[in-house]
Amino acid sequence: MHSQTTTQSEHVNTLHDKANQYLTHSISDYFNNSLRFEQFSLNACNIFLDYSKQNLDENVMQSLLGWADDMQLNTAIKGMFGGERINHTEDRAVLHSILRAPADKQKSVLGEQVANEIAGANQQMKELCQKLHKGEYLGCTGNAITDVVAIGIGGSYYGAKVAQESLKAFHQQSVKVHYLANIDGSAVAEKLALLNPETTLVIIISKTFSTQETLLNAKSARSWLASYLTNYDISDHFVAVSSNITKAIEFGVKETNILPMWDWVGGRFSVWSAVGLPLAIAIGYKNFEQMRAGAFQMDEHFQNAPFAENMPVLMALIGIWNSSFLGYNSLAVLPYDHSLRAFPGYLQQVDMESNGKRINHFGDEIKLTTAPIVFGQEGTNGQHAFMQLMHQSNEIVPADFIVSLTSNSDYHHHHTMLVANCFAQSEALMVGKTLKQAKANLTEQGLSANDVERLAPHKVMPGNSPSNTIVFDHFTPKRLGAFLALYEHKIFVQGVMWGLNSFDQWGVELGKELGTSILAVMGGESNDTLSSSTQNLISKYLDKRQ
Ligand SMILES: O=P(O)(O)OC[C@H]1O[C@](O)(CO)[C@@H](O)[C@@H]1O
Repeated sequence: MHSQTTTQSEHVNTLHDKANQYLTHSISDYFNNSLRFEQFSLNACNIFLDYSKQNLDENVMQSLLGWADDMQLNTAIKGMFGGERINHTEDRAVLHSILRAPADKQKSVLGEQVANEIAGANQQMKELCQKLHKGEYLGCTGNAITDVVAIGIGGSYYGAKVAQESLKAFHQQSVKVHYLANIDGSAVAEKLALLNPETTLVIIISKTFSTQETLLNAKSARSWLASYLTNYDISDHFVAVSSNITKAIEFGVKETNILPMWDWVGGRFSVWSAVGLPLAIAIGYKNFEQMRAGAFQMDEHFQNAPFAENMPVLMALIGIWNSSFLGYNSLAVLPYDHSLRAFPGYLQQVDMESNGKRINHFGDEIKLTTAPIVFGQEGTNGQHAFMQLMHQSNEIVPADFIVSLTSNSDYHHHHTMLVANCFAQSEALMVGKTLKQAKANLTEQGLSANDVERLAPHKVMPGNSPSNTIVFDHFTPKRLGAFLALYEHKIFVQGVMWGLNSFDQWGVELGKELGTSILAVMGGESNDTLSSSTQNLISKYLDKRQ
């Protein structure tokens, strides 16, 4: 399916030529066209995207869309949804989206047997949720489970965590769901101190059941349970979600308490599978299904809308224009919504673990800058931190402003101020402030001519920073599903355009391997392949180890 490399398209050369010219183009000037906002915005699945503050016009869009055709984006989309093994370095299909599709679609793509497995896993999730909510899931001392600790990391954690925070209004009161991802013992101690072992259920989520952090956290949770519940069979306090059933059983999880995962669901896209179990417990299985339905709606839009009106495709092309052509290598993700505060972290994994690569499908170096460095924080906190750099450094940082039009709280006047700040930031980043304006402001404030000259350069803001504004009414499970799928598909399209495999993560794997070797050295093994820096740091640690 990989017929050509990124740079073989003539549109790429055209885009490079255009970039030089657009770099000095004022974004504000696009608004001389009174229809700019109407022409550069769109609605899909109850999500509104305003991209009129991007540094591009119809001309650039046409070249980007032409390049998408050259890269056979349409075929690639069909390939992913049709179950082709597009993750070719691991020889796997990429089918997280099928988990949110109707059963007949699941059957036609995966066959009857796997479709039945999916239905079985859903049923298992549903029953577990209901049992917990009704207070019918009992711990070994006969008390009903009141707290769930989900232990997992990366994709086996972030999706559920971010969605749970976003959907606070839908939380079920009967069971509290907590998460444990970090390997740091302080995180474990903090979490377990809140819980009563008699009424706690531990859900171990690990596709491989071999991730160091998850296994160590799970073992510590098991010791904690065992130390309190001596003389009891604690196996009912464990549920696992994994594709490695053998290892989960070896750990001590009953086979009937294991929910499956499949190799065609990548970790960072796995919230739609049983990995979403803690989320389903937190918001109720019906709401979890609604979230899948929202994602399915976005899947349909993505597969059917013409590219010029296709939200994930447009967001992907805009991002590529910014990073690969204009040379803006970062992306600030700025949710002006407290419930989305974990979203920048989640997106860091989904985006950077997917497209943070430089080798194309043919094993050659990609001649374009690929994934941006994604960072961000909820507004307005970010304004009092890194946004100074966005206004006045010599970096241009494109941004995605994400804002809910309605408030999640009764403090409506807070919400008005929050939204005003969001709109003010995107405007200020685009418009900036010239030296002339800075001087005029200072003169108006009554400063002496000398002080005006001295201070004015410090008040100049170059402006011309591009941004998207993504707007929605407050989150429902359905809308959140569509929103998460929007970013998933954006990232997929970017991978196709750059000609890379978005679905492996060999860089992360190297870290895991070295982590294991260094742990062995700390346990007494010798390893002369390590640098003297690392050897000495290990010695320093061993000298202090308690
Ligand atoms: O579910 P597992 O196998 O524990 O892996 C956890 C995470 O580790 C990674 O492999 C690397 O971060 C992710 O892709 C995955 O989500």
